[in-house]
Amino acid sequence: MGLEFDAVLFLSFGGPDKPDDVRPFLENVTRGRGVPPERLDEVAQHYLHFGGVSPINALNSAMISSIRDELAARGIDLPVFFGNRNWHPMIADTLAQIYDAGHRRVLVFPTSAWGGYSGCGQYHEDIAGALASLEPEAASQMVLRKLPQYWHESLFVDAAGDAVRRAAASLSGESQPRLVFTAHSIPDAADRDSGPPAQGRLYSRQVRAASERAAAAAGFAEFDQVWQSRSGPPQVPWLEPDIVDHLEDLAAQGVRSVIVSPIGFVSDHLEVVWDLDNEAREKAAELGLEYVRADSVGTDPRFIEMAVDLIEQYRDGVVPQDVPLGVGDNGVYCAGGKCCRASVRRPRPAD
Ligand SMILES: CC1=C(CCC(=O)O)c2cc3nc(cc4[nH]c(cc5[nH]c(cc1n2)c(C)c5CCC(=O)O)c(CCC(=O)O)c4C)C(CCC(=O)O)=C3C
Ligand SMILES: [Fe+2]
Repeated sequence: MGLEFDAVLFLSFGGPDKPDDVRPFLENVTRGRGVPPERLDEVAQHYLHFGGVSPINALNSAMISSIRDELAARGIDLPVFFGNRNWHPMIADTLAQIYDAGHRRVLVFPTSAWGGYSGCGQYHEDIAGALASLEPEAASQMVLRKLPQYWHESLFVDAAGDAVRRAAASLSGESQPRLVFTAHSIPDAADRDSGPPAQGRLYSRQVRAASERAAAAAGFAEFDQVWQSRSGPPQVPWLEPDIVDHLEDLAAQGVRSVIVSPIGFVSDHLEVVWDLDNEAREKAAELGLEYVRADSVGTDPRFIEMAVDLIEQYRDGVVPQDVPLGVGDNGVYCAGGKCCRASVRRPRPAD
């Protein structure tokens, strides 16, 4: 077998910890991405509204501590390290620590369930970039294996479905609620190019499929799929409809009550608490809609169980013959290097 993994890297997006972090964080996120400065000013205000502190870091720390507990409960002796793409602890610094601690075989758990450039390809790039920051002699000793996309895992969709059920139970019951699932919008071209060549639209297909299963788990025969947090210049098409526009449509159709599930996100980070708990909630109030937001899956013990199942399954270095999407070593993109590359190319250290 040979390839026993000896450490775990929990890899996430990152977010600011204080007001002075907000601008440099946003610059890291959008470097080379063609996001207009007005959009950055607007998003900076969302962070400053919460004192310049994103909830994402505390949420990730809580998930990591639960993952450590679950590993210990299963008698699995693997240290869990924390690194991010866009803010401290930065993945390159964490990888240097991992190396110095003597680990050479690292399983990487990403906080995105999905394919697509932002949800998968870019995490591969983060790994490649961090390796390129080590001395070549050190880098050549490392194997960083990214774990698979997990949007279809039963523990994931059941956790999402259960959150919908809890949200539904909190409604007045005066009218039949409409169930709406939301995920991060991406440029339409990025969705078209996501997944193995000739398949395409992997991201939106995965999101819909997961929503369908979560809806069924919650006992709903129907749901609407919408998108949120669009950025980029207005003339560039992104996935639609937007959650806020959709609420207007629903009100116009005579709907009185809405359940919104942020299935696209693992935890209640800033895009959830701002776009859904502020913007969408306000719009709903203005329209006279009863509105409830379902929890994200990160607080559900089943999500932790799923993460640790994956770690346990991949720990001995054996990969299923049909390599699942999302799995790749040292930043090689999925599907033999063909999957989920950026539709707006930016230089990566490995090129
Ligand atoms: C698919 C997807 C996920 C889900 C998968 C995953 O979780 O990885 C995700 C997660 C997140 N997105 C986040 C924040 C931001 N995303 C931005 C920008 C963008 N996201 C995109 C896509 C996604 N994003 C895209 C196509 C852009 C345009 C720029 C580009 O093409 O790259 C911007 C820049 C400003 C703006 O344009 O809004 C910010 C601040 C946070 C952290 C929130 C916190 O701090 O709590 C998280 C978890
Ligand atoms: Fe984002």
